[in-house]
Amino acid sequence: MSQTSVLRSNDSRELVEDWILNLRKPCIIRDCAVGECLTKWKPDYMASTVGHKPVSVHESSSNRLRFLKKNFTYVVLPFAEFIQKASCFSRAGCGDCAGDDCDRRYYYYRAVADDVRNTPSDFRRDFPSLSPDFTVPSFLQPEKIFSCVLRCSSADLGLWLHYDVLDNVLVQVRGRKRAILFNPEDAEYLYLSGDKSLIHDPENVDLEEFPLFVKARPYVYQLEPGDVLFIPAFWLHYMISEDFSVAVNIFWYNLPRELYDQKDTYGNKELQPYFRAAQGVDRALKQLEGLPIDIQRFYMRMLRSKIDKALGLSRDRSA
Ligand SMILES: O=C(O)CCC(=O)C(=O)O
Ligand SMILES: [Fe+2]
Repeated sequence: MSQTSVLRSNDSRELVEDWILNLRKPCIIRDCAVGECLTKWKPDYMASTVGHKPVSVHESSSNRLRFLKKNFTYVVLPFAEFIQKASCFSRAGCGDCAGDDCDRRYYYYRAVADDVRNTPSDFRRDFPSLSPDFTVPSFLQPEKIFSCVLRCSSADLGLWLHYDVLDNVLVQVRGRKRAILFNPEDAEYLYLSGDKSLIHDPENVDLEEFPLFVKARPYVYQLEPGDVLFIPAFWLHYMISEDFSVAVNIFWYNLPRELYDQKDTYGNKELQPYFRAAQGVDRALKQLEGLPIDIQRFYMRMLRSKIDKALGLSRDRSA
């Protein structure tokens, strides 16, 4: 298990910026001023402040959510009812529930804008009654922010292993969370299908099905309320809410804006240069189609060695 790194908000701004801009490794930043949300955002307060605004949430009988082989459904609930359901059998929950109303289901909410097809999420706009309680960490540049996403989860719920293409800080507001991260250099051991992994739960992996996983090096971060986790773009992450959990994550552009997919409102569509490169690969393979299969495969290996060379992984056996 790799070591974790902790910075303090009273460390110099230069140190935090150096970490994010140059070192580009995950870290926890403690003691950031993030506002009164840390004391105010208890389930009852959130439910009564937001009220019955309808929200679309993930509901599952499993406590390890899977996206690729879906084991959840989307249900629309009034926000107050969702908070009651998500918190009522948690260790840090509302305490109002005698247990009889619990339907023993797990809930996860990732806020999206009303116009989700065109607009990234910003809870400061969509939940105006909660907005004054939250302060964006001071080391972030407001003009680079892409989205500011409210996330709430039942206790003991794992969210699928995936990556996003933007830099991210996750502000853990309520409850404890375990974050398991992997360096993108380990992607070849993580059985990706697009931005998500086929591995259901990186803490319980079937090594017969996923033998390369043994080579992947997890970085484990134990988050407490108030902790801010920097997740660099493309680092894979699996998140387990240990208690009823509320977080806000802030995605921002760390590269020039024109490199991103302009229609992406989630922060997980591949960068434009990759999109064009992948089309080029498809075209290249099509060019070979007129040849006998053994010669096609010969040339495919030649093409692969070009990429290996660019990666610094020479297959040159002449030595
Ligand atoms: O902590 C969570 O609920 C999920 C966080 C996440 O995937 C993100 O911030 O990108
Ligand atoms: Fe994410």
